[in-house]
Amino acid sequence: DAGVEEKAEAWLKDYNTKLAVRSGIACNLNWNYETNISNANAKKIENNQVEQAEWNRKKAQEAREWLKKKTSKFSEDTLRQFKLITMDASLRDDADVRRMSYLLSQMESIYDKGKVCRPHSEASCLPLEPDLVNLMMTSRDYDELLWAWKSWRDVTGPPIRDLYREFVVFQNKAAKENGFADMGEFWRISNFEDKNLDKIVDGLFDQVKPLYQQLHAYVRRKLINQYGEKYVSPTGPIPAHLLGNMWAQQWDLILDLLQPYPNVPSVDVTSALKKQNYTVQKMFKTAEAFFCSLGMDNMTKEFWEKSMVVKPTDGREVQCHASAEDFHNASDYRIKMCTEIDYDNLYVIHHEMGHVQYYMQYSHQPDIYRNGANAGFHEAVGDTIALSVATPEHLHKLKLLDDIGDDKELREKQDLNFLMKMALQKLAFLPFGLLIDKWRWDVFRGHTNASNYNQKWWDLRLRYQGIAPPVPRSELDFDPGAKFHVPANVPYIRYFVSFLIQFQFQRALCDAAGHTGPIHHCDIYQSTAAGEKLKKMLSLGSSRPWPDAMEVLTGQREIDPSAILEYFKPLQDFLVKENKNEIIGWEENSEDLMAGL
Ligand SMILES: CC(=O)N[C@@H](CC(=O)O)C(=O)NC[C@H](CC1(C(=O)N[C@@H](Cc2ccc(O)cc2)C(=O)O)CCCC1)C(=O)O
Ligand SMILES: [Zn+2]
Repeated sequence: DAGVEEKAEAWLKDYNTKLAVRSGIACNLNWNYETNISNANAKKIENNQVEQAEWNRKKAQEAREWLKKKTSKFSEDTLRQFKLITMDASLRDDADVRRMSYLLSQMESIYDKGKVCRPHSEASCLPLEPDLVNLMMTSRDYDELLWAWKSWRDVTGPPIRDLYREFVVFQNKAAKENGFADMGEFWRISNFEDKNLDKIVDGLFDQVKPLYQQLHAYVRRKLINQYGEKYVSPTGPIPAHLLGNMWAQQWDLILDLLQPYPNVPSVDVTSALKKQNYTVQKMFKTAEAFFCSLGMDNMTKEFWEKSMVVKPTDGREVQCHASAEDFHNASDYRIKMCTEIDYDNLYVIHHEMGHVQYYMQYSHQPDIYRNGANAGFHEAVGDTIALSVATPEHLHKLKLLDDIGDDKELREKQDLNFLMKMALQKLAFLPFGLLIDKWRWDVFRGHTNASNYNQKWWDLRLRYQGIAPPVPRSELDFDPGAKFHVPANVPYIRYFVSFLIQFQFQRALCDAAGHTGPIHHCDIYQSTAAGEKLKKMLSLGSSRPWPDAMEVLTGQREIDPSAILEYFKPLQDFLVKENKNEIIGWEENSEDLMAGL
């Protein structure tokens, strides 16, 4: 009948207006909890979630009704908005909403407040950030590293394990009440519009696996040099606590043990930051200046007023795990992080500010479209910019690195040191970025359950990462609980996707910036041409299926690992030569993996 399209558009306009207000309310309550962890603040979230769940379900049902009508009259855009609104997995019963909310806040609180105390001295109890993070990065003492690694898992594993088991029941109930097979399927559909994403990511990893195994063999050899064959087998997996990171997810923080040419002056930004008295504010302003040089936006007044960028000293318990928040009102954007003055934090600031740039670029969209084209896109924005910032060329522009001179021999060596640093951050991460949700998808499917949570976790850690626990593990432990995203219930495959597409994005932006030569030397700083191309893609939000957004930026319609492989080609040649006498790969079926190394 006449006007059905107009009525649909009016309904959507009203929906989006209300969704923006409701998103802002939810974000404020989350912010208040994360910056002042208390039961009272958790309760406020719980109460709001009860009301929000009911509204979500009602709107999803109305959207399904609209889609049953003669949709031939509806525009593509109207149909897409209704489709996205039906992607909801809210629980039906208030008591279930409350219980699931309680379980989540309890798990987060245990993780965020987690501290480990040195034996016989309750005084020095170390929180994860910055103390345990710094210990894992700086200690070269096998036993001290083991103490920190095991203690953190003792503090976060057993206490979270049973909460998580019950939490999963509610997660799957929520998915099934809304017609999804399980929560894993809902995550794949709502974050990537593709329930078969698990097949796609396996194929993508297969393309980068040979290069990862070369890096693994090289690192294993260097760790044998450092710790001896007593601790590190030349044919087996690497002990999980020796890689400079509490989860062995990135290995760049032990670069001093790993770089190809150690006595060539390397890219040590942290000491330069400290020598030049960088403040937290100056680190944020430096990141903002890069985005502005591309023609992107300044941070807003409210950003500077309301962000939490240092760990409070007034006794409040806060969630130090960095995050960016969009308050859905086109002016209030915030970053929360317990910033330290070092290179890794400078990188994180760019990552978080990348989220804020995306929020700002799509702020004109109807609220249902204020998301990344897919969840991996949102994670790739800041990282892509950081690929330019990390180059020796750019660090030299920032006066954070001395001039690298024009001695050809020296430049080659420094180039390999730089590529090794990037590989330890980006290549090393890929199997880890893949395995967290492979484990969780199987938990949601019921293939992994409370009787084998840890066995399945370490099977995946061995199979994909080639690392193993240094001490015996059992099902009384719950090692997935030691990684933020599991107790916080934040999906993770987005980072695996991001670590591939950010090189695709960088290749396209470098092309737009007129860069010639290898892309690992490309710095798009001050290229408004690159900025325009990036903004064009970002401004779409999730208004188009992600292949359309990928095409706008790169001309391609799929995730293409050739970009990361091209970036690291010089390093791959180096690694193959270095590894000529090494066994590539590791024993898969090490007898009883849980017995520890
Ligand atoms: C309201 C809300 O939830 N906002 C989202 C953003 C949004 O969705 O709008 C958000 O702020 N999420 C927090 C999360 C924080 C970090 C993270 O968790 N990183 C992963 C993976 C990784 C590891 C190394 C690396 O170089 C890059 C990524 C990890 O640390 O394992 C910690 C430091 C970096 C990013 C983030 O920013 O993604
Ligand atoms: Zn992120």
